[in-house]
Amino acid sequence: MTDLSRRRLLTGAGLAVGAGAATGAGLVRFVPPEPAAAAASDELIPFHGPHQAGIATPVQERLQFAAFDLSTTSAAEVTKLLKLWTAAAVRMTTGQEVGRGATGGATVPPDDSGETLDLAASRLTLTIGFGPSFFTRLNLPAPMKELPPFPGDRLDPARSGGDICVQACADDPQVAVHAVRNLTRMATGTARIRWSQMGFARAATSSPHEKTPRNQMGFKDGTNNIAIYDESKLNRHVWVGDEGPEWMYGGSYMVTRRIRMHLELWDRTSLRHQEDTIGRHKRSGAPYGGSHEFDPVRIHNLPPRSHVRLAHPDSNDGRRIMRRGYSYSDGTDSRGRQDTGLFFIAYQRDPETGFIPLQRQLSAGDALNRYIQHVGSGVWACPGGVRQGSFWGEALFS
Ligand SMILES: C=CC1=C(C)c2cc3[nH]c(cc4nc(cc5[nH]c(cc1n2)c(C)c5CCC(=O)O)C(CCC(=O)O)=C4C)c(C)c3C=C
Ligand SMILES: [Fe+2]
Repeated sequence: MTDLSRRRLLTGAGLAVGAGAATGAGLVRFVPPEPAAAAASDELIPFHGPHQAGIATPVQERLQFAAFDLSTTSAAEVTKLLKLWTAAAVRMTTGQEVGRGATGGATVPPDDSGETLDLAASRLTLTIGFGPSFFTRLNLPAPMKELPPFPGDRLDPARSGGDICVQACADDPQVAVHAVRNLTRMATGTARIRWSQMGFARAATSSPHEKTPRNQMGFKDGTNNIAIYDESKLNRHVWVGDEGPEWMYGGSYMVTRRIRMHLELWDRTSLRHQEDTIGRHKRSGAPYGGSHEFDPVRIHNLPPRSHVRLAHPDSNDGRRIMRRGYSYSDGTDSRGRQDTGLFFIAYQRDPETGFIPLQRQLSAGDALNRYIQHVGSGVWACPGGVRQGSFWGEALFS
């Protein structure tokens, strides 16, 4: 039973029970989902390949992100953990239970915590990255530096940095949370969570054919992004090439920023001011000077300090990053203000030519700065993809 995938459970016995459920007078009859709908939520995104899944693969609805600190300086122990994690990731991304499953033996704690037993894989992807402190701790040459400070940053160390990160994305939040929870359990004694972040309403699209979601300021976010099928832009701006190190070939550098929005202030500003701040129209998403969302951005039509003008490649020597962030909403603070914003995630070939110069320009002049504050930060080396039979980061240790 433990080897039965959740996919098979869903399309087999689970549905049969639902379909046969009789109803009494006055009760609404339970209608099982259409097979097509079940199949859609049952879609898998392959874990193995030349690049890690979760970067240039379709963007799911939900995020669970976690940063871990190692409690060891032993490369052998870390390798052991990465092997265990990879095996678990292969199972979870194909809708299977971890290890011997959620009901593997009555006298021991189950290997799998069990909360996804009747759920589909929901396009789960798991993406791993190593922070600069990972290399220091293990005495390995680091491929990148810490991010520099930027004007206006108010970074909370408890929401920043970490040795290893895991980005779990899925269409069902329970699937993403389950994945991180079970990886965390397996890490006991080798690594522990430093901070984590849940996200919803992806601020990115995979292709221009998808409807662009809106961020918490009400604007479509993710319009002008690198599309997952645009191989030439991916190779130029996202994937690490021969410049090395070798274990990063086909990998990418991830930058994460927890960006809080001062929504109470934003919500008191006029529509005109909001649109001037972004440089696009709120309802249509069209850039100033255009009438449709995907009309080209002509930077000279946009207010000089507008966010899109300053972030556009034409204002940045052609530089591009691939954005894959999510909204977050973590309740209210002690003064009753919303703790809401954007968990910004960007992938790039090199942070020194991607996020860093872009953020320098934005932090110096962006009209949006009045309404946002960067409160958490991380930079992560995400190794190339995992081959069948290999494990996350194997090339780094071999
Ligand atoms: C350093 C990079 C960026 C940060 C940090 C950032 C924060 C941030 N962005 C929005 C809202 C929008 N951003 C939009 C476009 C956009 N943003 C960046 C970079 C950063 N954003 C880029 C490279 C672009 C694309 C510019 C272009 O080429 O046209 C948009 C417009 C829609 C879109 O294209 O996605 C919005 C809206 C917020 C609210 C925010 C911090 C909270
Ligand atoms: Fe932006």
